[in-house]
Amino acid sequence: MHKQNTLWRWLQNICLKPRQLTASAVLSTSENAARVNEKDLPLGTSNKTLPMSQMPGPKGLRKLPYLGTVLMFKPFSEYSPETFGKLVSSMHDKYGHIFKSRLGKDYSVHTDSVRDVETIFRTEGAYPQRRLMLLSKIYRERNGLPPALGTVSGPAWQELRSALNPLLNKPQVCLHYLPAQNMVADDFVSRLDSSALTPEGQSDMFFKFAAESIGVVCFNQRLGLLDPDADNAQEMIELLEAFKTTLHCTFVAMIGLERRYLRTDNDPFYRKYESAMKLIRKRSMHYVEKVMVELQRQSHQGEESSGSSTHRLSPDRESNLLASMITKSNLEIEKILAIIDSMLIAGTDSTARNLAILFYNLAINPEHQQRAADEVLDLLGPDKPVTPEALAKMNFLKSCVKESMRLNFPLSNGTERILNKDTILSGYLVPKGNSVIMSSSRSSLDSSNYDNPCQFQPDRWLRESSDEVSTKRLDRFATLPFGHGARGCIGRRFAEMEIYVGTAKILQKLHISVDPSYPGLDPIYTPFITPRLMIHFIFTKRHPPVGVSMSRGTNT
Ligand code: HEM
Repeated sequence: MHKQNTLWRWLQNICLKPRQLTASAVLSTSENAARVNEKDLPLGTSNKTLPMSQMPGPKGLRKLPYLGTVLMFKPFSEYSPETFGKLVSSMHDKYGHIFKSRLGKDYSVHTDSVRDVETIFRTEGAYPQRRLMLLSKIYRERNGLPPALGTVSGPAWQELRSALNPLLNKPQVCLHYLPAQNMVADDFVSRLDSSALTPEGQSDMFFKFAAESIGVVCFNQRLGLLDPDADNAQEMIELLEAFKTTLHCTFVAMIGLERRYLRTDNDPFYRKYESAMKLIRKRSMHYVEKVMVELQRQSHQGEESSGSSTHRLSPDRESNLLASMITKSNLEIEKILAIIDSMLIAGTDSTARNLAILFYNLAINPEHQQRAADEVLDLLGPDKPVTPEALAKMNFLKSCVKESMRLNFPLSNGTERILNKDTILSGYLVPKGNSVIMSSSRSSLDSSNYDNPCQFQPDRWLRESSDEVSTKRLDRFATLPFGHGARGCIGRRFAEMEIYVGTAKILQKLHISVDPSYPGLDPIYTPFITPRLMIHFIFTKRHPPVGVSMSRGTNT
């Protein structure tokens, strides 16, 4: 009887229409989150501010927790989790700049308003929050491991992040890896310069390039993923498979398609994820131990030669991320391994996918490809490595990278924040604790933000030529492929460097085109942008034009 009453109350609660409220009564009412006190109302609240209960969104059964989410997807609609971005965009078409929909138990607010995005980031506070990666969190708890960046919020997140920020945000740390990145990129070029590769083989090569590149950063040594004859080739194939498994499981869990792992560690899906994570950990431990032994050896040598017991890193070691984490941060080894896990997993698929999409955009825009290649050849000639000085001058190439991520946004929607305070978004009062997903993939293609938004126009990012292609002032909040603020992508500098060096090295040697029968990207998201059909690139030798000299632009 008690159960029936509870169920009845629950149904009434969910099915009854929200009370129609006057604008002023609204201000003390919230839907689905903490109560709002008038004295705590955010700045800008007025009689016109509406409560979240009046925010448009799906109605009827589609409003219900869990069921509402299921009904958004196939077979009840034409959309699948991989085309979530298209679903959200169609809902914006129907409901406007802001709407709410069920994502699991709770509501999610979606906004494509650039001003809302700015408001969210300006008010996110010291501990910005996203939804946590539950699968990874549970794995870590079950194995007694400390949290990773994606599995914690608040002070525990800040402890990890603030140990890493000074190490990763120093330009010299990035540049420390430039020689190694050149070597990785050279191997990438030789592997792609082979007509024998199928589209699957090419896609695999992008993945290996990204994993090797971030591996070099994490362990300060080559892993051998691009070397088919390496002694450890089998080990590396297994490691790569483990990366792919963890990424796939993370995506599947993120969209809620698997839930049994929450209850039992005997679930086959969970076991698959756990054994992949354990393999990555075993390999990471192996590399970390090697660095620790080397540091100890250096430390003994230092003591012997100077007679002092103070351990100091050589200038080279100062920029070595792993050595710095071990010797300079106060992090225990388990926390360092947790950071490495996050970097390896977050930094592989993301870079691989976006690099392939950039190559595609350069292939179908040959005049821009030629201009980028001319810039590279002008700075490096046909053989030289990318130097810090050359990198600083590759403005057109950098614009191509920005433009590619604007035109084909890396994520299906954009960054998410769980609001840390009551916030007014597009005239609605959204209470603290609600999730807001920013529809950056949509604002990136909005003609009120960009002229000719569906065209690949790298010039819009160059100060010198932007006036010719754009009448609009570029708004930094209109496209944020790496998120923003204190919780923005920590690997951004590395990702960009890998993409610049990988692309420069390819353009130096090869011309990129796409098989004429390729139907086009029609992207899906898993969770990063993925072409529906693997791209079939055709790489041919590039013959550098004689005496080309480029006028170089400056990035906006
Ligand atoms: C093109 C490549 C990449 C893209 C588009 C990308 C994008 C993103 C985005 C949108 C976020 C969320 C930001 C926010 O909430 O404001 C993020 C977070 C993160 N990214 Fe990246 N990322 C890329 C490459 C990398 C690389 C190479 C690494 C390796 C270091 C990395 C490590 C991380 C980590 C650890 C986080 C979580 C940060 C935190 O919660 O504090 N990413 N990335």
